[in-house]
Amino acid sequence: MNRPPRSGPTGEPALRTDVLTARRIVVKVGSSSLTTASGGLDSDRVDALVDVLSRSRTTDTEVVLVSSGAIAAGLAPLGLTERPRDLARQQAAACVGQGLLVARYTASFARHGLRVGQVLLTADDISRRAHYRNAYRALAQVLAMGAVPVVNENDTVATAEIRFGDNDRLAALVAHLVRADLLVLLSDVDGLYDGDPRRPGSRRLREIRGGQDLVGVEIGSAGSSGVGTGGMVTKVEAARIATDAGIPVVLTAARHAADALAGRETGTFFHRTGERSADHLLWLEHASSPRGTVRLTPPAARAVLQRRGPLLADGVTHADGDFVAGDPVELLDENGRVVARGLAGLDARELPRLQGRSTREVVHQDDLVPLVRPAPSGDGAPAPAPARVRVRIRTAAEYARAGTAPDRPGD
Ligand SMILES: Nc1ncnc2c1ncn2[C@@H]1O[C@H](COP(=O)(O)OP(=O)(O)O)[C@@H](O)[C@H]1O
Ligand SMILES: N[C@@H](CCC(=O)OP(=O)(O)O)C(=O)O
Repeated sequence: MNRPPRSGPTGEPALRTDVLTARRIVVKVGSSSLTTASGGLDSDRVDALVDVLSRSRTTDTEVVLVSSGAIAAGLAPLGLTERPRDLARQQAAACVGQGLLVARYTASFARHGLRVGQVLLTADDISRRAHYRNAYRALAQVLAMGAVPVVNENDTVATAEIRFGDNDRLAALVAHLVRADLLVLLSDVDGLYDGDPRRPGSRRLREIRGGQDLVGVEIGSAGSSGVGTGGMVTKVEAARIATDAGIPVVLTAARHAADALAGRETGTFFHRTGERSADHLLWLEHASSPRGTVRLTPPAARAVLQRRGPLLADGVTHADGDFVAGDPVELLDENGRVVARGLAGLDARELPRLQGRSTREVVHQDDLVPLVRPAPSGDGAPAPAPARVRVRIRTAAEYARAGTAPDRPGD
């Protein structure tokens, strides 16, 4: 956006223009930056963060806070000494902890005369177009009325299938949802390192301009806090989602939040790599777990890839799964390769009598996101999209199936 930079401190080199010009910022803070060593919320750290964010508000910058910490905050009150591995007790901890977390933010922002509004989201809620619009409207209105939205995943109702699984990715998707100019990821580590930051010799990477800068970087799982979930893996994935959608990202330690928001050279800066994309399609691609598959005829697969129109039932040869209208589905070519994701316009049980013959719409054109690109030569074979454009982020359920997930809720 072409806005005049906010005034920054003078005489300092290398202020980040993208930060100074940002008027709407999503800030995500991890559990490890909000809790004490013995567990429970650390009021001093919450207040320190809120002081920084409140200063941004007075410089006319809107802030959306995505805050983890519900499960961590609920541990001690429930007599738990460590983060439970089972979903039911994580949900119980989140039930107790989310209230405490928001109460703490409410009191802390009130010191600056600011109100907070709690927003709890599940991936399922917002991968549907209508829900997506509702979420946008609510967040935009909270901001317009001068309050600070405090967003978290709705841990108490999110099952493995419908959860984001980590707040880093949630924050990237929220940044896209609210059309933020900047995403700031605050953690217990002051940036992305080329290897384990605890290992002597590891170097902080100051700037990432695209996937090529990540080659050879050891991106590891959660640190030693015992309350963080995704580690660097989910932060780098979140940065990819945001930068692909045209939103630059600063990743740094919570204690450097003031410097980060003043545009000073701290942490790792991920430059934008793409353009803003059509609204809910990013959600469809990154936030949704498919509920079924639909196999297409070759002409239908080509039409879908070129986004030439809706997918009609006469282009379908087979469907699997128990999806209903509005559910995300994967669209496969005749070889079984996933070529797109879409929101089903009808129920799976309706398809057998329609497929191959009817012109009923199976997926609306606006609800389709191609995952591979059509070959420029026109030989019919889809060419893979450049990695920069299509980074497939695994859902929590996929992580769990692959057995590679760090300790995260829902596993
Ligand atoms: N290449 C890397 N650079 C920086 N940190 C890394 C890297 N690989 C793994 N990590 C770990 O990721 C941790 C941050 O993730 P996490 O514990 O999930 O924090 P949060 O609660 O802020 O989300 C760091 O404490 C660090 O130990
Ligand atoms: N929704 C969960 C947080 C999940 C999460 O991603 O945690 P973190 O890695 O600390 O950002 C909670 O509030 O406890």
